[in-house]
Amino acid sequence: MRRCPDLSLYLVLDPGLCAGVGMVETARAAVAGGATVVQLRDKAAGTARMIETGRALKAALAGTGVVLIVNDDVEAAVAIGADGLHIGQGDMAVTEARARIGPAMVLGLSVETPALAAAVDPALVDYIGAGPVFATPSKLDHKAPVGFEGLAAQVAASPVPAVAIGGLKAEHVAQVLKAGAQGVAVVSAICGQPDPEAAARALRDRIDALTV
Ligand SMILES: Cc1ncc(COP(=O)(O)OP(=O)(O)O)c(N)n1
Ligand SMILES: Cc1nc(C(=O)O)sc1CCOP(=O)(O)O
Ligand SMILES: [Mg+2]
Repeated sequence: MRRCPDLSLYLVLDPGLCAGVGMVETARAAVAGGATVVQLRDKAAGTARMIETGRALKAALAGTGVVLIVNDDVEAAVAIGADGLHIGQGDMAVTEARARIGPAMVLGLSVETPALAAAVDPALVDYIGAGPVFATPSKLDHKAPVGFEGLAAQVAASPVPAVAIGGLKAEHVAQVLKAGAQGVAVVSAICGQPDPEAAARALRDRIDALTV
């Protein structure tokens, strides 16, 4: 049976922002600081490079309990033996994604409106990435920002748990959780920070103060 992972602190890796430290070391640091999910997102990589990086990430995360999700590339996700795949509305049909990854892997789907959230099939999809809450330079083609009210509407409409994304920093954790999301997904709040472990811990501490 599939299970939704602990979405509370969801790191989305960006190779450009992680350039100084590297994606694997950034993931290690984020996990030490309390990340619960790591997503490999490299929009410029082909499948071979995704597999190479994904295998290194899988080795780094082994034994930590932290879940490895692969963005977009279903072939890489399966080859890596990742815990899951994340797709957006334009990437591929959820029916096809589920058929390709099988029943055991986690499937995440991006939604940008309450109507898209309401249309999610919980038999196929395990969680939604809800947003974007704010505009962000980390995804140049993001949809219109929805703010915390829009986030709450997406969460309320969804039959599966949500992780919020888009311009989120530690000071936004309380409003994200108040909107009903199970966690925060971040790129630049961790990737490229001078101390990624401390950056992750700052998020973790706010989450724990509100949920533990
Ligand atoms: C957790 C999470 N939420 C949303 C996204 C965005 O996915 P998508 O809309 O497919 O855009 P790209 O990331 O592929 O550019 C995500 N990756 N993760
Ligand atoms: C990968 C991604 N997806 C988004 C969406 O709205 O679906 S926003 C985004 C990037 C989020 O980066 P940061 O935490 O640096 O703002
Ligand atoms: Mg995508």
